[in-house]
Amino acid sequence: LPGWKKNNLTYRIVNYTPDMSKEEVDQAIQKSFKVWSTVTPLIFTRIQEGIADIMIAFGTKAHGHCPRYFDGPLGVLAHAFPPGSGFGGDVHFDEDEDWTTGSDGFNLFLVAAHEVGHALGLSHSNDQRALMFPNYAYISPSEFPLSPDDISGIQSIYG
Ligand SMILES: CC(C)C[C@H](C(=O)NO)C(=O)N[C@@H](CC(N)=O)C(=O)NCc1cccc(N)c1
Ligand SMILES: [Zn+2]
Repeated sequence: LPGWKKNNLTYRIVNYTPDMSKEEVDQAIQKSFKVWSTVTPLIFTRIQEGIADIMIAFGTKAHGHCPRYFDGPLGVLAHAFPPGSGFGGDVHFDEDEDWTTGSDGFNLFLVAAHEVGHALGLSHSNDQRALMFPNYAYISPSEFPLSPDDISGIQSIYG
């Protein structure tokens, strides 16, 4: 599985959803990176302008110059590109979803943690307990979202 060739990665939150406060979005995104940095040598640094390795944005249907389109409410919630230049590593959230800090709508932290897994090089898992399982399942924010499958997957790329 190809991964980033460096351990220091930058991210930038390019725009925000109106569903949550700016602080709540910042917190959810920061927490989603922390999930992966606790089990790898990766270090994530937020930048406020310019081009980051991982550009994070909200959009609907055809968004920016992204080659993949969103589909309105439900269905596809978000997508992320595997490590690389240009769109590589970027994470897009479908603004036609209801983004929340709780168990209603879709929990931004949980979806972001899944998408960051893709942005680091992970594909979907067929282990139902895995964060990288294709379908969203709410878990309480006090629970650590990674399963052994997720951890062995990420450590096979960033040992
Ligand atoms: C073919 C892909 C572009 C589908 C897309 C996805 O997997 N993005 O990473 C997606 O939004 N899948 C939905 C599938 C669905 N509507 O249930 C999903 O929940 N993915 C995000 C997610 C979030 C948290 C946990 C898990 N396991 C999955
Ligand atoms: Zn996915």
